[in-house]
Amino acid sequence: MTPILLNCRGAECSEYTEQVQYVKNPHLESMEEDILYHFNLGTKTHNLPAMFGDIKFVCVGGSANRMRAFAQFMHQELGQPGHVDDIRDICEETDRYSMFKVGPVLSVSHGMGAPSISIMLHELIKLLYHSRCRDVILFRIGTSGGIGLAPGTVVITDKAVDSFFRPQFEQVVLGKVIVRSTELDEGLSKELLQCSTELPDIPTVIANTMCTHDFYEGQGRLDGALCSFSTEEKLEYLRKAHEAGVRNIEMESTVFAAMCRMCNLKAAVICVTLLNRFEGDQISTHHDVLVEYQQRPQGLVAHFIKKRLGLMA
Ligand SMILES: O=P(O)(O)O[C@H]1O[C@H](CO)[C@@H](O)[C@H]1O
Ligand SMILES: O=c1cc[nH]c(=O)[nH]1
Repeated sequence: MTPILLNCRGAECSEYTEQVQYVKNPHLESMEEDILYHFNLGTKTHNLPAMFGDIKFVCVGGSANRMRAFAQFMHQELGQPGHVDDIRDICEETDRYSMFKVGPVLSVSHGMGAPSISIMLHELIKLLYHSRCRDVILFRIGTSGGIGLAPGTVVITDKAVDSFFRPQFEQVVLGKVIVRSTELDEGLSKELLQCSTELPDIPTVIANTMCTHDFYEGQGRLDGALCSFSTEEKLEYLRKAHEAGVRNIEMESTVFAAMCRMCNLKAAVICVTLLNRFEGDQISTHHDVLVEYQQRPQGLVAHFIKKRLGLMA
């Protein structure tokens, strides 16, 4: 293991200790420079330990605007100095992802689907490694389609499963399929569930989350440009998913869980359901209600972070 700095706050640290390795790539050590291309950051152009060394919580979600709003919310919740409007997008030079830092919290967008979040996570995990961060917890805060749940219910993922209800993520590497476990941290999920009981109006469950590679046919929707199955076949599939303990469907949880697990990062997936898929496919709920639903995972994670930082009365 590479020695890293104790009490990391950038390059000024002087004590060394063994660190849990966040990266698993022997080639990295021999690289003179590492360019995190999609973030427009690099080890030669930026002092990453000084910029990010104090990060303890990373929250990721699909949309750039949601992750900006989350950063602004955390700014208020943590009583940070300065004005919320001054929180700038660290990746503003590129429009691939957005990144906002508020004290020990990093908020990053990942786009939609496994390839998009996977690229972001490679660079994010290297960012944490180059910044010499320690004891970091990652959260995916997102939206999903519910299976047999009232819309607005927050699902903390127990197992992230694929479209065959298997707790695994398959990646093709050099023409071969590599299978990785998607097991998440049980203690962290339980701690989040406990947090939900301390907040009003956040109906929350722990259940399995199905991750698909498509929003339409891949999630059994009848309303895409293509549809190759009947209403009865759709409902049969959703019933099977329900029997397998699945209560929501989204598009990033398996690769998120697999990569965090491989890289020794504690992680949780917290997604609100926007609709009950037994009742329909279209998301027709009023925009204001959807905005309030999306804030529920944010409120839960903010509460968790404040508790961990000892900021609760
Ligand atoms: O709410 P976010 O984080 O964007 O995630 C969900 O929403 C998108 C589909 O609308 C997919 O990326 C799905 O995983
Ligand atoms: O039904 C839904 C809603 C949000 N995100 C999804 O992936 N599916």
